[in-house]
This record gives sequence, C-alpha cells and structure tokens, in this order.
Amino acid sequence: MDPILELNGLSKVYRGGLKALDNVDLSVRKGEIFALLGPNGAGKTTLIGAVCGLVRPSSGTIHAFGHDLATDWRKARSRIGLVPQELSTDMFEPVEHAVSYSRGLFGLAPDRQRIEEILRSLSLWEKRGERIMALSGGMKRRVLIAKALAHEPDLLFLDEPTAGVDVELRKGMWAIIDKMRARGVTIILTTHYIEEAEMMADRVGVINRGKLLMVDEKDAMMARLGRTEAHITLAQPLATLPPDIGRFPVELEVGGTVLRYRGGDGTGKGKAEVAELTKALIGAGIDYVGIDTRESSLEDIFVSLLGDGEVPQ
Ligand SMILES: Nc1ncnc2c1ncn2[C@@H]1O[C@H](COP(=O)(O)OP(=O)(O)OP(=O)(O)O)[C@@H](O)[C@H]1O
Repeated sequence: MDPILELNGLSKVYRGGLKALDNVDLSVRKGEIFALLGPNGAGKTTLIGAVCGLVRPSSGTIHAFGHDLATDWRKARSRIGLVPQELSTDMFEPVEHAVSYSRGLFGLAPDRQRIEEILRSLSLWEKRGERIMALSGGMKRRVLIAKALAHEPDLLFLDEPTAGVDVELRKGMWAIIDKMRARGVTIILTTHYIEEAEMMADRVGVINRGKLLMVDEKDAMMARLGRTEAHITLAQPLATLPPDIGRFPVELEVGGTVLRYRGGDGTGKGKAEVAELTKALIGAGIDYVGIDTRESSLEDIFVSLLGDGEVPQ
C-alpha cells in the first residue's frame, strides 16, 4: 500500500548544535496506528513538528499524501491534524467557537453540524458555551482533539495524548482513537506509556537520541524479541546439569537451588518448552517445589533496546 507519510534522511540540528533527529527514514501506511516510543528528549516532538511545519528540517525530505512538504506544503497541511501536548491559545474562547475557528483556519466553510458531531463524540457538547479555561484538564485535552479534528484530517498526530490523565479518561481517549481509526484516519501517536502502544498500535517505532532504532509490526516485534522466563525452584541444590536438562536454555543460579530458563520467542513457544523442561526434570528424578513463569512485555523489549542502543536481531 502507498505510504501516506514518507520521511527520508530527515535530520534536525537545533541552534547550538544539538542533533534532535539523525537521518530518520520512516514510512507510514494509510489507516494504521503508528506509535513512536522514546524516552524524554528522544526527538519525538521534533519529528512531529517537522511534519506539521513547526520545525524546519536541517536536511532530508518529507512527503505527505505524495506532496513534498518543502515545495507543496499547503496541499498536504490541510490533511494533517495535530493534537499538541499542551493548550497554548484560546483559553478565553468558548469551546464551540474555538473548534469552529480551527476549521476556518484551513479555509473550510463553517459547518455547525460537523462541529456538533465532533463535540458530541468527545462528550463536549454540553460544554460548548464554556470558556476553555473553566474546563478540567481532561476536558481541555479533548478540546485539543476536537480542534485537530475540525478540518477533518486524514493524518492525525497525537503528541502524548494521555500524559497525566486519569485511568478513566485514558480509556476514553483510547475509545476516541479507535473510533477515528474506524473512520480511516491514519494516526501517529507518541507515548511514554508502553502498555498503551502495546494495546493500540499496529506498528511501533523506537527512537532514542534522534535515531530511529527500530520500526516493526508490534506483533512481529513481540514475537521476534519477546522471551519467556521461568524460575524453577529445586527441592535439592544441583551441582551440575544432567545432559537431558542441559539441552534447554537453562542456567543454575542461587547456589544451584534455582534453575532459570530463558527462551521462546514471544509467541507462547517458551511456555510449551517450559512444560517440556518440567517433564524432563521429573524424568531425570529432579524434584522442584515451585515454578514462576513470565512473558516479556513490550516494555522489557523497549528497556533492553534503549539499554545498549543495539538492535537485537
Ligand atoms: N527549540 C529547540 N531548541 C534547541 N533544542 C531543542 C529545541 N526543541 C527541542 N530541543 C532538544 O531536542 C531534543 C529532542 O527534543 P524533543 O522535544 O523532540 O524530544 P521528545 O522525544 O519529544 O521528548 P519528550 O518525551 O520529553 O517530549 C531534546 O534534547 C531537546 O532539548
């Protein structure tokens, strides 16, 4: 499928010499939810800013909907929406007016019905006459989404959409994002909450120090880099491993009282192998008193990726 957004060799060096983006290549497909993960200062907001015209790239190209943003900015811009991290303007404006105004900025004719639909879908309709400053933090965040949706974008950037919001509202946000995806909107979101990416995203990109370390289908990433870990507490300490046990990816720890298994591939294969291992232990006459099994999460993968900066193969 044709990419909706394509970055080639994108770099940004801020005044003072900080390289916030370092030769980033990325291609985003129509209709997907793409999660950009990275620690503070990794370059996520800079990347979004470059696509949304807020940051001028130092080198490289950006194509959105087939338009080169360097030369054909206006055509692409009208199809891109941005939900920034923070509300910067409009605090004195009533909700509905602010949202309609955002639509007008893109040269679209006023459309009360459309605005009503957006406000209702975000549970803001009852608040339409209130000044934004009088709303709660969560409502303000929804106003930001309403403003970004007002011109009916096909590509929507959400910069930390759920940072600092409570669990209830976070779930509400996920439902909203799901609804947008169902309408065919392509979504790129940045998040610190890895479980959020794990739940929502089709693909995940990991960025650190301006470099895109890895881009992959979430499921493939989990399958490729995921592991099963099992701690088997033995009834009696073992000095060495019998050959029938040594063929598994295991090590003896804690003075030979714990057998640690690390294997599998994130698809459940590890669990099956642990079951086989326990049978082999019984077969070898080795008693155990407990088993603790754990599948690695996207968070473990993320931490190990950032830990050594190496991309595991
Ligand atoms: N206008 C600027 N001038 C100079 N340096 C900047 C500017 N904006 C960002 N930076 C620096 O560029 C790097 C990347 O920042 P960016 O905001 O893109 O990171 P981020 O991944 O969005 O971080 P966070 O998760 O904290 O929002 C940081 O080191 C930051 O200090």
